[in-house]
Amino acid sequence: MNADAQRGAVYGAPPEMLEVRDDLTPMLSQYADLCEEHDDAVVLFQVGDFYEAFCGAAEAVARTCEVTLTQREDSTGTWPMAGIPIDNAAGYLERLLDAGYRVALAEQVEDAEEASGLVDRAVTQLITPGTVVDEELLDAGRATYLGAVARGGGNAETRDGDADADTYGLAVVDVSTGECLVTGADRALALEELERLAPAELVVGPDCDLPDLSFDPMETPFEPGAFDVDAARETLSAYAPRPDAVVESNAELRAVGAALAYAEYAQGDSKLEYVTRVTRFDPREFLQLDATAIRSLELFESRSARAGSTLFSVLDETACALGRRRLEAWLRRPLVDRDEIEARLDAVDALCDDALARTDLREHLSSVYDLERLVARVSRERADARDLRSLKTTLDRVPEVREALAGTDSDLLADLRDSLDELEDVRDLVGDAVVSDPPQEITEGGVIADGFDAELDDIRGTAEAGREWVSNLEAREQERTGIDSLEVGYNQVHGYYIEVTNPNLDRVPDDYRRRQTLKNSERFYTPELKEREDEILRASDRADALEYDLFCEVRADVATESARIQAVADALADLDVLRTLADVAVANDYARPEFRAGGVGDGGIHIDAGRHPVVERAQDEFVPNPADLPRGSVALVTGPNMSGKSTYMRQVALVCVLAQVGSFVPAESARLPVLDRVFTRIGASDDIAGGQSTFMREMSELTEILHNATGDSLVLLDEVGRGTSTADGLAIARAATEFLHDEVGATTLFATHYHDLTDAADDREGVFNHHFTAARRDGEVTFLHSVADGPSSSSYGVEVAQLAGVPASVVERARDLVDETETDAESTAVDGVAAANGESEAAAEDGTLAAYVDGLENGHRETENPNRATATTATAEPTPELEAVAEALREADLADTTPLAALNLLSDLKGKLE
Ligand SMILES: Nc1ncnc2c1ncn2[C@@H]1O[C@H](COP(=O)(O)OP(=O)(O)OP(=O)(O)O)[C@@H](O)[C@H]1O
Repeated sequence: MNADAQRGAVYGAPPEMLEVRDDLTPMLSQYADLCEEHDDAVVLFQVGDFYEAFCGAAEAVARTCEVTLTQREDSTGTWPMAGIPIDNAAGYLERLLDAGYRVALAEQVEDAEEASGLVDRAVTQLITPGTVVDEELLDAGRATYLGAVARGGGNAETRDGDADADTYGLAVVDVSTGECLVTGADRALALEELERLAPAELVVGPDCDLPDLSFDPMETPFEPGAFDVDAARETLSAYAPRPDAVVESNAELRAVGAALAYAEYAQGDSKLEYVTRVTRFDPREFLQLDATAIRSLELFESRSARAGSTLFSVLDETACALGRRRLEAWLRRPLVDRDEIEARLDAVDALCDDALARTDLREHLSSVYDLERLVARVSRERADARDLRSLKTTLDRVPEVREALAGTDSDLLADLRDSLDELEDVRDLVGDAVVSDPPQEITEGGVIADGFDAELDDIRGTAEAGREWVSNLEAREQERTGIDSLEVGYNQVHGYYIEVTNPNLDRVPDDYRRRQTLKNSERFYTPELKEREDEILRASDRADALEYDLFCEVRADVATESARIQAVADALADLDVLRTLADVAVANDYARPEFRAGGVGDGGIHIDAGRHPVVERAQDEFVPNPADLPRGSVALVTGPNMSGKSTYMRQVALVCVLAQVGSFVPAESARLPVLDRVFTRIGASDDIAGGQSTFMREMSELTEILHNATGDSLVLLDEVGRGTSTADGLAIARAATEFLHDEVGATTLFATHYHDLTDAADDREGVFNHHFTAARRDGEVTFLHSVADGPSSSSYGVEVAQLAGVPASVVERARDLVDETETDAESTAVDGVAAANGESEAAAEDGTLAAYVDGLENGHRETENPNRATATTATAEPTPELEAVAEALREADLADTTPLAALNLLSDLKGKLE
């Protein structure tokens, strides 16, 4: 919430008004009352064509919306005032929302002309980030959720009240479409789900203690009573006849009850008729992708130089808003049920094979309106005549969509086709009732078609006859008076008149009554003309009123079919996504992934010639790479900077995610297991807001993974341990690798610059090395971007620095330093390893990695005095044994020697000396 609002400077009745409350004008007094009643929002108060705010709120509105701050003066004082025009309020409202304000629209609920005295006003709508319904304020491609989080426990007739005290419930409502979801889990999982659904606004129940979230919802204080189990059950019962059958815990009941109660409050305390279904789901029914994974895999937001390119943007070939929102939902929640995945894949496959069906579907779906939001508007009595025609236009497409699917061969497509109710009754009703091109206003007539209502036709007939009589009047009067220039006309102020120019005034008959004098003529009426005019006006007024009533009736009739229309919207959304996935698969040469019960063979991930779906689109050439990861294996990926490690790891994960969405994948072929979760710990993510150091953040993400990964999970680790000293980092990386392999059994890809880590492959069968290659020619590096077996031998860091444009002198110096370090390392390795030998052995006995690394470190420390080493070697007489040792050392390729091999070598050498 906005800080000003929190300080109370903007919300609530202005204190300066309250001081003179009894003297305020009736209108300002009404304003102050409404502000008091709605002290959680900026009250925008309709005065004619404007929404006005006063005092502190006026200053906030003027500043935020960049409108002029004016003043209203009356006997009680001078009040700061700022207004926004009602006709284009959307843009201003958006600014207020963006600035963190909540807005209450206090509208005139009485016709100003009919009001005796002060016009009655009431707050008709609360506009907050999670409850907006205005098309202009909504993102067509994203669901806008209002969320509620609650904790279990408390009273319950059907459950043990305390048993679920640690369960968290989470519910979201999309007030613009009527979608309502509820779920429950332990705290960690519920929070993860909250991050995944990322509601724009959140009401939080008592006793819930939420950590900092990775997104930024508006947190709204709401009556704690709404979270009460009985109150929540009462609220839910209006939407589900057996509320306890919908939810599985008190926490869920509390959450969904409070979410619906708040949504009702925001919509002027009325039931949301268009919430026809409350859907409960278990987070474990979907592939779990937490906020970190969604972010680092760049599903929806790009964090790299390829600005704007995300998996969603690559896939988004949807033809309508329904499809766009559904695609997003599918990507956020890939499936884990193999049959469901296969059903989607079958459907995509069938559409891939049927180009004609795809083209037809795209064409028909592109003229489909946003049915979900339309229905919600119909239900909220906000739909105008054009909305109803849009509904009809959309329903007109339904038979064509069914037709396009007729030849396709897939169970899911057949089911969707069957669920496409053509809704002929609704279509005919709207078609018969509403003219094909109605005006925007529904109160000024011209909306209802002829022939729909006999009474209306009758009234219209009367008005028409009157108009006809008037239109013949001119000729009749010309003949009667002999004045050829006589004209009959009409204007808004005076109504019908007969106009006679001044020279002919002497021929005007006696029954003409003067109506208006102009410069060159006089205007008259006759009693009969007046009578006809009244008749026409009465008929038109009656017709307008009747039309409005008829329109409201039709709209209400349509609203009763909300659930059927929503079912059609649902099917159209699925079809648009399946069609999109097929289009993308064909256009980008994707292949159908294979799943087999329990995985294929070893149950691992096997991808031939896989590609990164986003990177491949951003550049001219992309080198495909295979992945062969048996279930539970750990692949250590080494290679120079920029060689493609991160891209590779992400592409493996994206292939798996896409496959579980039901999409084809960017690869020649893929045989995959059904994963339960994808974890990512990629890059050093900053968490300045969370107040954690980079390393701390990295470690908490690692903890999360080590605790929660299972044998069915895919884990991506990139550079774990980089945020601390090399020795600690390496130790942590190695220990984590061993734990993932030995204890968790998660399939893991671990990109690292710690070349020493690659030794982990030596003593564990399921750990193996991959590396990315680069070619070095004349000091220049070319990345081949292709993965190969085994560890990498060089890091090419200096060359990458050169590529990045680091000044030549710095590059040169760095190269010298590397050479020096390598030479030192070689000599130190000889002495140091000998010195450390005893301790390393002790470490090996101790069996811990940390002890091993400590041993090595101590070895290095003891050899820090170069003089001692030099002195020892300088005074030694070369004996044949020493010669042999020296020769063996000279031949040893240290760059390609693992610690184990080095120990073996040492032991050999020691043997020789002894
Ligand atoms: N398979 C590929 N084919 C073609 N280009 C690729 C491929 N993989 C990566 N690239 C290109 O190389 C760039 C660097 O890749 P990436 O970030 O994956 O390297 P990295 O090895 O993870 O680097 P670092 O160790 O510095 O994080 C990418 O932005 C992309 O443009």
